Amino acid sequence: MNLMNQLLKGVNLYLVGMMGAGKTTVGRLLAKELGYHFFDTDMLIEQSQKKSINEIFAETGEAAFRDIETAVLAELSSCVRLAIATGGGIVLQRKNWSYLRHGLVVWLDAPVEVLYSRLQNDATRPLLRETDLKVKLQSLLEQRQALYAQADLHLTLQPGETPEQITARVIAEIPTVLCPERRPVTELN
Ligand SMILES: Nc1ncnc2c1ncn2[C@@H]1O[C@H](COP(=O)(O)OP(=O)(O)OP(=O)(O)O)[C@@H](O)[C@H]1O
Ligand SMILES: O=C(O)C1=C[C@@H](O)[C@@H](O)[C@H](O)C1
Ligand SMILES: [Mg+2]
Repeated sequence: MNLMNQLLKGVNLYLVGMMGAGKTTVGRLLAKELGYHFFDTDMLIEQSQKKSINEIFAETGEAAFRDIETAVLAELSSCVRLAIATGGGIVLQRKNWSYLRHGLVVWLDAPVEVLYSRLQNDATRPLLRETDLKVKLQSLLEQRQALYAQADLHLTLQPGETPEQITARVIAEIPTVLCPERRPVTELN
């Protein structure tokens, strides 16, 4: 067992952030690096419902989607040694935080310009079916920023930073939130 695994003790990693931030891409790499299993809440929802996220939104609405998302998160949280890419809206439900808090929450914070360039030709995200994609992304980020900021780790992504570099940065920053001696004294009791 390497040092990082000894430190993590099987604690799950939850990646949060806006659509297109790279949660799925980086989550897979993190799992590989740490010898963890990778799961993606969006993919599990699609598999369990046998429908695409677009179909779930269209047929049952966003509220029903959010309930399924919470149920999937609850199941995952009962396991260990997982790297989990969450849906962009997972932070919206207060209840979800009781599950996210079982693990370490990492916010991948990419600039709106970067999100825009990645998502402009993507039709799989129902909340982005707006005429002005950049304005929609900006407004979603403004609504959610304070919630994403509740993460244990905040990574401000640089344009051009590769998934491998981001993964290495997440791993390098894990000790800053897991080692008691690195936490401010006020948090120790
Ligand atoms: N660091 C990166 N550099 C370049 N392209 C990236 C990077 N990270 C992700 N991508 C690309 O951006 C797109 C979106 O990435 P990804 O699906 O991982 O985002 P996500 O955060 O999981 O989005 P969602 O919340 O919608 O599931 C993909 O096409 C992916 O290949
Ligand atoms: O940001 C959001 O609210 C969403 C992000 C995606 O990952 C999916 O979970 C779905 O399209 C909703
Ligand atoms: Mg994803």
